[in-house]
Amino acid sequence: EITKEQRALIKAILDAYNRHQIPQDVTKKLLQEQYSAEENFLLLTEVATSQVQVLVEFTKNIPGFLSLDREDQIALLKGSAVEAMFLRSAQVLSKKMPSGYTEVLEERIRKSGMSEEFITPMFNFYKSIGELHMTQEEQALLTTITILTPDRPYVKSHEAVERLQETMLDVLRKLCVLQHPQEPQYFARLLGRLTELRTLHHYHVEMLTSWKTNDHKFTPLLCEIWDVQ
Ligand SMILES: CC(C)c1onc(-c2c(Cl)cccc2Cl)c1COc1ccc(-c2ccc3c(C(=O)O)c[nH]c3c2)cc1
Repeated sequence: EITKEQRALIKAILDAYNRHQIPQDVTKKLLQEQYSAEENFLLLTEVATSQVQVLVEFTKNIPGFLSLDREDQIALLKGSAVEAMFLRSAQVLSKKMPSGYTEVLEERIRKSGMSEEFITPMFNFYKSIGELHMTQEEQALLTTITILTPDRPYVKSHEAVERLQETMLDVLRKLCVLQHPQEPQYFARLLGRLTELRTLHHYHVEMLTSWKTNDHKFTPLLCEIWDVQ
């Protein structure tokens, strides 16, 4: 059964997840500007930078996160940013929006100068997330669990992070049983997406390198969080 504390935890995480969004003017630009590989890359860079800022604010609201060692907080953010953004963009792309925003975002990602070998696994992932029809709580908790992955590079207090992640995994497991009673494997399927995220993370490192070789510029925030340049 979900305890009172666990309900409070779900509420805190869901509120934080919904409170921090990319500003309208950033997402609107994505709809207005013309198409070209350069323009698409620039717009995606702007959206990614804005999304990182949103992610930092969300992470600060994860109960227990701020009591972790300061350097570990940075290590967790750097280690999980790409995966959290894959999850977030997946959730956006699986929503059909009246403005045709989803199609535009997908088109700009497809035509942003990344090689075909990354496009296929990326959009397979987007499809597999869409098929899960996750609730808002599940999306927020899965993102939280991704952020609280103890085995990121340079994390010192592994156990402290593991304890926090286990608390969130326990809540998510109970929530899946409650919200998908006819699908006993649903929780396992969600965790399977986390494994797929790790693979995409490795692809992403190569994507950055190929963009760099083609002299694409990133923002200072992205350079810092992704150790680029
Ligand atoms: C530097 C650039 C070129 C880059 O490098 N790798 C990736 C990249 C790619 Cl191409 C795919 C996956 C992950 C990453 Cl980091 C990207 C672009 O990353 C993003 C990040 C985040 C969104 C994103 C999030 C939320 C929302 C949203 C809402 O919440 O309402 C509405 N519109 C959204 C858009 C899109 C693209």
